[in-house]
Amino acid sequence: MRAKATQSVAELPLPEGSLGLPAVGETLELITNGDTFGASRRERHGDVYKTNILGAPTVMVYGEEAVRAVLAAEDKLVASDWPEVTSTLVGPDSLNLLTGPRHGAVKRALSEAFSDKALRRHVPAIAALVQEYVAGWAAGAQPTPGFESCQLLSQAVFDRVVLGGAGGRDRAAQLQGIMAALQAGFNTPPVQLPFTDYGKAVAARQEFGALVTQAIQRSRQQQTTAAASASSAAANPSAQATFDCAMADVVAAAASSSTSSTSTTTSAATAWSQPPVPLPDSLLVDNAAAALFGNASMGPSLAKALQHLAANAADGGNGVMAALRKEQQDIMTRRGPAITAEVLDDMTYGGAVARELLRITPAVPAVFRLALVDFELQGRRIPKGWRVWCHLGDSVTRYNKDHFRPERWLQAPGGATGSSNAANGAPSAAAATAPAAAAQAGGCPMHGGGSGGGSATSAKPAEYSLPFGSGVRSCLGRNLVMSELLVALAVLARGYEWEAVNPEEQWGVVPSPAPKEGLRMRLRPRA
Ligand code: HEM
Repeated sequence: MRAKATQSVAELPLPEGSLGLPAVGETLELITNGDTFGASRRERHGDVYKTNILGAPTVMVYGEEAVRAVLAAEDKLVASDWPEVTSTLVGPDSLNLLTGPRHGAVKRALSEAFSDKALRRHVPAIAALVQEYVAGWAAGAQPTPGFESCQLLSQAVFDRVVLGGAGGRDRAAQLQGIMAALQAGFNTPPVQLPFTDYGKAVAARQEFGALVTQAIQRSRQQQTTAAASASSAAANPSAQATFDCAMADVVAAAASSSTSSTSTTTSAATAWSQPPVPLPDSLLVDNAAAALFGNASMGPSLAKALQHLAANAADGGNGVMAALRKEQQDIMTRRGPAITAEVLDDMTYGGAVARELLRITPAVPAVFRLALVDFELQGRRIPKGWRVWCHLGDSVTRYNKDHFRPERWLQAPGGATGSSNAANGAPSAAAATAPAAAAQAGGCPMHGGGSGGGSATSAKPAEYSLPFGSGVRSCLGRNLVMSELLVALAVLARGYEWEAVNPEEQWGVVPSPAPKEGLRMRLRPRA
């Protein structure tokens, strides 16, 4: 099935569903029943239905095939749909707002710094931070606020890997504060005064811009120093890279793209930026802000690890924690105690756990598009100007009623890891190599038949999970996400045990997925 615009589209019926009351539509129901709003309507109307929320007629889309079809039609039938304030609070040159060939060229230029290959060298630094933070949680007063702690940890890793900072607690708290102010700025009238939420968000964006500018300047200084000492570097290896982060890679690519028409350099950066696209500092700052927004999903994903591993730790449970520990023990026997990229490669079971963490209670339940023209989807007309919400997994209709079962990824043909633990998302090597059974079941390598399990040949409908989206706008940070999750799993499984204060704690969905009581945990080192 493909989403298509045809001459006969005008004759097609609109999707089923209700536009609700005049003006407010069904917004109040979304706010009051956010956890079940989508599930009840999908049950009644199927995978494509209409509603009217947040001031606009909207089509809700579920199912891997339909979601992929819509997202594959980016810039043709649909366009990314962001509020106007995005330009100020993220940036006019952020990937979120760029479209068409320019979006593609900028994304290509930035992608290398976030590739699996580039991130591998940061794994020991990520591991050091995760070890330091988790040890701090265990040593501190109990219970520890799990959700907040995971958010801070994710900011520390962002600081270290993306901006080249030390990932200290003050910096993590600063980034978390900036992020909270920015998010608040999206949910408020854009009145820019010092005491309004919007005014504070604009100030937070400026504060973040200053941090990124410092990182850019350090990257340049480093390049200059490295160039000056190039001749002595071989004799003195300590003169080589000290400021090592994604931003430094991007700054190198920017320098290379601005000189590539005249330069004969054969640096790796030149290869990344073909065709060359200008990467001015303002664009780098805007996209660091886009990355900071993306990173806001990382804390919740780490928090899910704390919650689901605690729930599955007890003897007689489904053995997730025991299997993780056994895998870590085997890896340590072979490779020793250090956590490196090779260790992450070896985490077949850990990879399945990471995928399951991304599947269950997705941190990004849906992505938003605007219909550019009238088009057809599953025999229905999607009118021009309507919003289109593409849901990123069946699990979005099962919040708090799902089952954590990493084994579903091991049962999937091709195993849990696909290509080096890269989670399924955009059309990817893992998805492309999934066998025919997977393709028939929806193309998703996770098709164990829903929450209860089943097998590749199960007659139950396939379940889909696209945590990183699909198509040209799929997540830039997916490799960082997978590395961070795997490192966290390794650190936790090797050295800690913990339990939730409220093992039944639920997650809320609106305005964004978060545990309702902050996920308090009692955590201690393993004997
Ligand atoms: C668990 C964590 C994360 C999840 C679930 C997630 C999910 C997503 C999804 C679903 C999209 C697609 C948005 C769309 O189609 O409109 C996306 C885009 C994006 N993500 Fe992530 N993300 C995560 C972490 C990160 C991190 C850590 C970074 C940065 C280092 C990042 C940077 C981005 C950027 C820049 C985009 C925009 C890409 C574009 O428009 O081309 N994300 N992410």
